[in-house]
Amino acid sequence: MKKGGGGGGGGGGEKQRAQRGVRSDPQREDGSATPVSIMSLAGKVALVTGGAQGIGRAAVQSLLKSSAKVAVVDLNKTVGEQCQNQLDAEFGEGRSTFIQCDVTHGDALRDAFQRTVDQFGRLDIVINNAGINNEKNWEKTIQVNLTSVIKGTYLALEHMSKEYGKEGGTIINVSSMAAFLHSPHQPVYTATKHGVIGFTRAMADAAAQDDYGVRINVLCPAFVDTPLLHTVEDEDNMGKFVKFKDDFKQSMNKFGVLQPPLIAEGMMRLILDPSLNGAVMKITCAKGIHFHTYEPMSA
Ligand SMILES: NC(=O)C1=CN([C@@H]2O[C@H](COP(=O)(O)OP(=O)(O)OC[C@H]3O[C@@H](n4cnc5c(N)ncnc54)[C@H](O)[C@@H]3O)[C@@H](O)[C@H]2O)C=CC1
Ligand SMILES: CC/C=C\C[C@H](O)/C=C/C=C\C=C\C=C\C(=O)[C@@H](O)C/C=C\CCC(=O)O
Repeated sequence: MKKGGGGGGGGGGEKQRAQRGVRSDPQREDGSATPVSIMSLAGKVALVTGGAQGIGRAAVQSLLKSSAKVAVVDLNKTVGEQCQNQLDAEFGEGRSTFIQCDVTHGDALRDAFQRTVDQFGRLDIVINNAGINNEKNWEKTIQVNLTSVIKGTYLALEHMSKEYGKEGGTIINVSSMAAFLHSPHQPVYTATKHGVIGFTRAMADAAAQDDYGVRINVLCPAFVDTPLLHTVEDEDNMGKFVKFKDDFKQSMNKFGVLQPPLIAEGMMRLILDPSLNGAVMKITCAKGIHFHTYEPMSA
């Protein structure tokens, strides 16, 4: 399996940014800009769903390295507690907290947000990352990958938006390159990832027009080397679509497999670049971190 994952890529020209609903990059008088990789999140608090492993875990690591405090919200108690122990050892106790929560349980998710604010005093960054790949229990896939992203976005706004008297913040919703390159083996997963893009772009427009003070962006990784990726082999996950697993594996070999830290780098760029709202970030082996541009709406 080809590994890859170049970095690089940026926001394109002014016209492209306009198409993406993105304001021009803020720059100093001399045209320089602070590299996002060294900007600090000291004093900021983040909440990451599905943060105990995979892409979410990499995002948690990057957030803590940037001096943020982080709530790791995850269904998996065992992995979550292991994650907490590792984070305490690396970053010191009190910098992060594991909250076991099934994001499909609305009251539990609301409680996880409140516990985060109660413990750390504020909320500035929310990454709706938790996701599954199950074409057998496809209703569950919709609940986790789309419904809970919508719920997580609305809960984030309750704690960050000026419409609720809060101080602002930023939200990242996690989609997938499956929304740009569909294939027969995961039709409902693909539908949820399309939905995350549409919902996020619409919410970003609402946030801008109604001055929420919150930037909302979507991230579309290609194949990433995590446990989720290997579920395509399982009939328990794929049902009758498991017959297409070889097509999927051919795509993986053709397009390459990314590593979670590069996805976390893309997330940090979305968090730290104040010009980005409504952006659709794509991360692939071929082009690294880059943005999707949409043709202007025509009558
Ligand atoms: N791995 C890949 O190739 C790609 C993944 N993505 C997306 O990235 C996100 C993260 O995926 P991975 O890190 O690869 O998966 P993963 O399976 O490694 O990690 C997902 C985490 O979410 C948690 N989770 C699952 N259901 C949950 C629920 N109901 N409530 C709370 N937590 C729950 C799991 O316990 C796990 O810790 C997902 O939205 C996925 O669709 C997007 C593109 C590519
Ligand atoms: C069980 C699997 C779970 C997650 C895997 C992931 O969510 C699905 C990814 C599906 C497709 C990935 C496509 C990757 C495409 C590329 O790497 C591009 O470089 C080339 C392909 C098309 C470009 C189209 C575009 O950029 O609009």
